[in-house]
Amino acid sequence: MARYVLSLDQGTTSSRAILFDHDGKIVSVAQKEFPQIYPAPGLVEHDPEAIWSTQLSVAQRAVSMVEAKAYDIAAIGITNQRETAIVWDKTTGKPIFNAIVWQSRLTVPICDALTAKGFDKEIRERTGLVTDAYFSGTKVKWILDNVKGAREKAERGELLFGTVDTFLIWRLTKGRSHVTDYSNASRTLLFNIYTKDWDDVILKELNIPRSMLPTVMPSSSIFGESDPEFFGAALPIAGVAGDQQAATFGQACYETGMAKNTYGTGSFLLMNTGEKGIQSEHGLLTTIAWGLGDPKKPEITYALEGSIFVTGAAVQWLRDGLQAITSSIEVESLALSVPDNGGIYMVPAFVGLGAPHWNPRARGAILGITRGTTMGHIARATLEAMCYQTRDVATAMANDSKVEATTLRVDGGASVNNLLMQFQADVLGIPVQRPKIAETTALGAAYLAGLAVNFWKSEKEISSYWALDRTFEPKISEDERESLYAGWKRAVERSLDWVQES
Ligand SMILES: Nc1ncnc2c1ncn2[C@@H]1O[C@H](COP(=O)(O)OP(=O)(O)O)[C@@H](O)[C@H]1O
Ligand SMILES: O=P(O)(O)OC[C@H](O)CO
Repeated sequence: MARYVLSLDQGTTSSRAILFDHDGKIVSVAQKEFPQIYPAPGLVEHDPEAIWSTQLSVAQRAVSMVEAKAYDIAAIGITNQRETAIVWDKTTGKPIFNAIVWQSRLTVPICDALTAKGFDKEIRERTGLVTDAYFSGTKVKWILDNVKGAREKAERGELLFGTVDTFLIWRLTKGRSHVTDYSNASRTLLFNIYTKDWDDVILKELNIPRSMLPTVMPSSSIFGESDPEFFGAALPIAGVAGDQQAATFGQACYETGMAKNTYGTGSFLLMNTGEKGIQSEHGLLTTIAWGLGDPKKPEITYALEGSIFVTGAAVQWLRDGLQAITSSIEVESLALSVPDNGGIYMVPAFVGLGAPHWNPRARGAILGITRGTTMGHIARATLEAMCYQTRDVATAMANDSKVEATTLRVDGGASVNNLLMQFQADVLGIPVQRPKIAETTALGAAYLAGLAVNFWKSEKEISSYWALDRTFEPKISEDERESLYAGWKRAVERSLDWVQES
């Protein structure tokens, strides 16, 4: 009997692989960072070969660490940084350009042109998304328009597009499966979340041939089998979801109104809105959380999402850019070296601002500096900014959904930071609940895969594995909370539209 599910978590800064046992407990973890490519200010790319090689090597390491054999593994689940676009040659399997990362501002001019002609409304109604360079569609258009010979090849059916899940599955199956799931498709800007199909009106507007696009499948289903070369025998790839949706699944947010926030490179607050895709009037996205059941008639669960582009990445900047710390974990003690923020606000709009502002020309700002300012204050302001940005999207979510959250479930790499979690509770004014397993993204993909192969039976069974590590209760007064937040709002105002050229 198989004992484990292998989850591959391909994130923005690192590739991770985790083996989970039947109780949803971690058996082994392997992780590797890979290089970020910054060709110009505001642009972010990855080498798809680095994505593939790090992901494969950590997967093999996680398996060999506990001497697991292929027959010990019931299925593979895949979860991934979303929106990042890869285009490759169908015959050679070689990408024709770097992966254009979700954070990249490369296609701001394309988005401006779409908005100028009023096409943003079509996009909103069909995809639930805003016309922002964040999403894959304009990145694919840019590649076809700018890489020599790409458009002709695409029109001859010789090129394939995929988000990172699709690329990994294509490589794992040695080109036998060109597929994605509903949650990833819903982030491309090319997918109609209501008809549940690629949208011909948008494809025509962006001039993207349908033949490049993967087949869309339920998030918990058999996407293909990994080639025996990789793990000693073929393994079913049985669960796929974008990382934020996978985390929502891993946090067992199965009821309408349940929400989670993940603190990684960016932060993403998602609320399950059930069978209804609620159109946001406050700068959030309507997206697909997951599609389950019969591939011909999938049951779609929708979500409202607040996408914050930079949270943990600002801590990385303290580490790599300012060299104020040598590892991310040190940010907490540095921030604790001062009693409060000393009047400092840091707006980490390094690649513009996402929800709810959608201001691609905003740039980072540190305000309130005096002669008394220390690196401790800047560290504190960096952590606080994660929490204020979360409050911005939580407020928008309450306004859209008419549901006032009573608690917030949290996860992600930075959620280990107790100071951060306490301030989050303080600034939201509600308790923050951190589960025992912070790796809920990988866990969610494992659950989706395990459900497809009957390793787990039901969402109810999975919910029973959710266990609380710690609750952070709000400790500051309403007056203090509102006065701190008012300062944040003034700081954000000053960062907007900083870049004047496109
Ligand atoms: N103790 C910490 N306090 C604050 N931020 C942290 C801490 N540990 C890690 N981080 C940040 O969390 C991010 C890594 O989280 P992770 O969930 O692995 O992200 P991703 O999936 O986006 O690669 C990094 O940006 C890192 O700077
Ligand atoms: O890689 P992460 O965890 O920062 O997640 C990135 C998101 O999927 C972008 O939408």
